[in-house]
Amino acid sequence: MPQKTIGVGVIWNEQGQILIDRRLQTGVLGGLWEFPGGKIEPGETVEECIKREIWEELGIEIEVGKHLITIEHIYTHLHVTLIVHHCDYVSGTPQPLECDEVRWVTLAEIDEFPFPEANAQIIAALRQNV
Ligand SMILES: Nc1nc2c([nH]c(=O)n2[C@H]2C[C@H](O)[C@@H](COP(=O)(O)OP(=O)(O)OP(=O)(O)O)O2)c(=O)[nH]1
Ligand SMILES: [Mg+2]
Repeated sequence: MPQKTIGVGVIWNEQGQILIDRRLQTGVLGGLWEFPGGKIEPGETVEECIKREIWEELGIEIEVGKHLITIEHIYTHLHVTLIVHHCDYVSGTPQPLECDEVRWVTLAEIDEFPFPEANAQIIAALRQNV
């Protein structure tokens, strides 16, 4: 089974909201919501990966902060390692450059959005730490 290591950002704004994006309908886990991020490239730190992915996917500047949690999850087709960091929004308007939709949501609202299975642990960690 293939394995992917993914840098993931939980991006906070000054109103205490978190940025989530909706994956394209086509492909794996299509139409589900996620925290922005992507595959760590060779020679890159996780912080560099998260900053780059968020610029590429959403066109915004962020500052990567402290580590929240690392999750190992096995889907039917894939083993993923999600390395999740808190991030602070800095500038720019989030644009759905590589996804269907982007939204700022509160932690109280987040259960209304369907996420991949692995994200339950991220959301639980957020609830414990905030
Ligand atoms: N970015 C992100 N990925 C997540 C989350 N939850 C979760 O299970 N994943 C999984 C889905 C994907 O298999 C993988 C993210 O990889 P990716 O965005 O680089 O790749 P992808 O599947 O969209 O496709 P590709 O770029 O390899 O073609 O991690 C999440 O909250 N954010
Ligand atoms: Mg991605």
